[in-house]
Amino acid sequence: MAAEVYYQAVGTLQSHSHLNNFNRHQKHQNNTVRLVARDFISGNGLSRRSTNRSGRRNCTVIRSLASQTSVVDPVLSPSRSNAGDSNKKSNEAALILIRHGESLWNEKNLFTGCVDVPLSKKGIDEAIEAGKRISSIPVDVIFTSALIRAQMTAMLAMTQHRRGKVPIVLHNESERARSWSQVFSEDTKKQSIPVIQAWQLNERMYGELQGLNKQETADRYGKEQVHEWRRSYDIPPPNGESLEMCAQRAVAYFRDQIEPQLLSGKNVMISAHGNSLRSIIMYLDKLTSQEVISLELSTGIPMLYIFKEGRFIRRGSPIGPSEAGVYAYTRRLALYKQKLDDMFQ
Ligand SMILES: O=C(O)[C@@H](CO)OP(=O)(O)O
Repeated sequence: MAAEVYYQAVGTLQSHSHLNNFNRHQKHQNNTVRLVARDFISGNGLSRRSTNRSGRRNCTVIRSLASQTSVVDPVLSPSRSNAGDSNKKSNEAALILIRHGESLWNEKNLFTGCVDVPLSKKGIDEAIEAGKRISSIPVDVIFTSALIRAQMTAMLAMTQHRRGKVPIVLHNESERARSWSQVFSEDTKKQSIPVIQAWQLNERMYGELQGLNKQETADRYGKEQVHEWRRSYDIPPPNGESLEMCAQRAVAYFRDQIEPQLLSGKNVMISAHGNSLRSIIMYLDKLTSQEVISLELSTGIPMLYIFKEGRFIRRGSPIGPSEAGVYAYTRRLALYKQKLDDMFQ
């Protein structure tokens, strides 16, 4: 029954179609590209502050109880709809977003962007802890970025899942990779969760800031300038991506590849990065480009949405597998958990 920090999304998503920027980004991606994140706000992993014209920040975070059941109506039970394991059409699915655990460069306070750095010891613990928090929520398909810190986070989190399915990375990069990684047992497939890796979910490319210390960069170029590079919506860091550019590829991927999975009733987990997830949350919660500026995500904190009839409903961050409130969100989640409880009693 823990209280969830939950913010009110206002405004509508603006349309962003800067094709030139997108093409420029793709070029970066082909040449290299990988990325990272830093610790932000603790607790439920997400906060938002609004900034008024004079630049003063107003805290607009509101609180609501996780246990306040059902904005979402009850749906078909898992046994009837086969929820959590299903290919069947459904009008509801769970979506878990998770920013990777702390990386070795988060620990050193370095700009990381698309540099491919692994998790720190603390990040490994965070990923395991995150896994415990979502261990009774159904996951049918996992999307990660192409970067190791997001992949480690997803895999470590899934070691804690009570259902015990095995996450298996799909290799579609070549015909041979696809054919050599085939599974020839239907039963084994049913006990697996496909893991799809996509560069589009990578962290924003931080350009010439990658590898620089954040504090030293602020000392050198000024706090204001560095804040503008890090948090403005449409101003890129030198030779890097702005949040807007990152949003163009991350949101396009979400709409083209992930939404159809949710529409077909699949429960999805996305393990990605501070800025690629900020872009996706901007889309889900219809934040304006002004509102997203002050959206911050913590490392290793899972956030749950319910997708229902084409709408995304934010349900906060599950505290743990035994938290009653989370499973009261929808009847389907409650039944899924009940099934696990029965299986493992
Ligand atoms: O260094 C990075 O890649 C990101 C995330 O850690 O940093 P920032 O908080 O500046 O977006």
